[in-house]
Amino acid sequence: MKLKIAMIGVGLIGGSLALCFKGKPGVSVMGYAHLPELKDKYIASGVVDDATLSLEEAVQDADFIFLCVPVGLLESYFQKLAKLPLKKGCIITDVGSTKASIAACAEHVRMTDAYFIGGHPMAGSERAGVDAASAVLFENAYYVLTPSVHVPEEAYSRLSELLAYTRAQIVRVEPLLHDDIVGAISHLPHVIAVALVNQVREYNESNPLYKMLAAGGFRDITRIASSDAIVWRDILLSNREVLLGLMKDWNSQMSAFTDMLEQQDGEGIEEAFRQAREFRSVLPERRKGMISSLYDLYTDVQDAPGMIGKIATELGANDINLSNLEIIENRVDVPGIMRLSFRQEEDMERARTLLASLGYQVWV
Ligand SMILES: NC(=O)C1=CN([C@@H]2O[C@H](COP(=O)(O)OP(=O)(O)OC[C@H]3O[C@@H](n4cnc5c(N)ncnc54)[C@H](O)[C@@H]3O)[C@@H](O)[C@H]2O)C=CC1
Ligand SMILES: O=C(O)C(=O)Cc1ccc(O)cc1
Repeated sequence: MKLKIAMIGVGLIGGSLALCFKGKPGVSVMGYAHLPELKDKYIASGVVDDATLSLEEAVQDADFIFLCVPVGLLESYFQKLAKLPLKKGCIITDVGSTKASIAACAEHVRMTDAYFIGGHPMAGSERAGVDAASAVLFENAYYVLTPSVHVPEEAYSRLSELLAYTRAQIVRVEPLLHDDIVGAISHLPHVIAVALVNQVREYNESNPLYKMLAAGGFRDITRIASSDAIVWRDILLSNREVLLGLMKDWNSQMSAFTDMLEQQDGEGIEEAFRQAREFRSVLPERRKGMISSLYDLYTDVQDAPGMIGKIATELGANDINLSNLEIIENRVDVPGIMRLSFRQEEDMERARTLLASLGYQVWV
């Protein structure tokens, strides 16, 4: 008997999970698409074994159902599943970035044949859609599970065993605590990044030098401001109470800096930087996950259109996993710079050696 996994929503996260499961012994992955063009796309992109426009068909006889849609849609899908015939013992899980609201919903909607275990793979990127899916997205990341007391250990173990295919590390956390912590380390930083980019965007309207000079550090700390608008609207609204508290604390942090500047308190500024550096230095090093960075490699490009294909082909032919590729034309003295981003340091190093051996000038 095949193990059937239904993916409801096959975007960055659903597609990446599907890639982790597809092709494993005895496993079949079925994608549910809410639009006809997406059904064809899911099949064509090869992340699922099959896809359907019928939710009922998608979940029929499924052993696992993964809800991988924006957080604002979770509750309605949960309600729909409660009305459909499900396989006895079926496990429903989600990947939403907030956990308290879906846990509360699962408490109210009791299912007879299925168990719900909330989940949150704490890895991702600013990209969206099935084209951004990757089989290695969750490697070494944490994967939070939030089972309620009603979930038998046997069901929790079954889900944990399946998730071993992601090579993520499972951690069990209470939903409310999850939302407090992830609010501070992920949701608030996204708000700050977006606000900062928009602040500079407004300055840029009166002087385009802002945009021209905004390379390096500004780009790095605002990468997450490019995240999907719908996904993030839902996350912020779902974690609204927590975020309102966090923003108060953020405003206090900003006020403290304002005071130090007004009073020309150099010692205070030094101390703030020292404390931040000390805490940052004990953060897990280069672990993939929230606000993880990419490994970037740069090369000069003389003839961008031809070069892009050539470089990407060379990397592909050598099995080097490229995560992103971009032409940055912010230098006046050269035609352009190509930024190649990798999720794995090893891929970046291999690309560096390969491109250098092919005569490209490369630097990190
Ligand atoms: N983006 C990230 O880095 C991470 C996101 N998450 C969570 O994962 C979930 C999915 O996010 P992503 O994969 O990033 O977004 P995405 O935009 O890449 O994927 C969302 C998927 O849901 C589908 N969808 C949209 N409306 C739908 C509807 N009405 N019915 C059925 N499917 C619908 C889309 O077609 C797409 O396939 C969200 O709940 C998010 O909070 C969790 C960890 C990381
Ligand atoms: O791109 C990044 O660094 C992220 O922070 C990705 C991310 C987004 C949402 C999540 O719930 C978890 C991870």
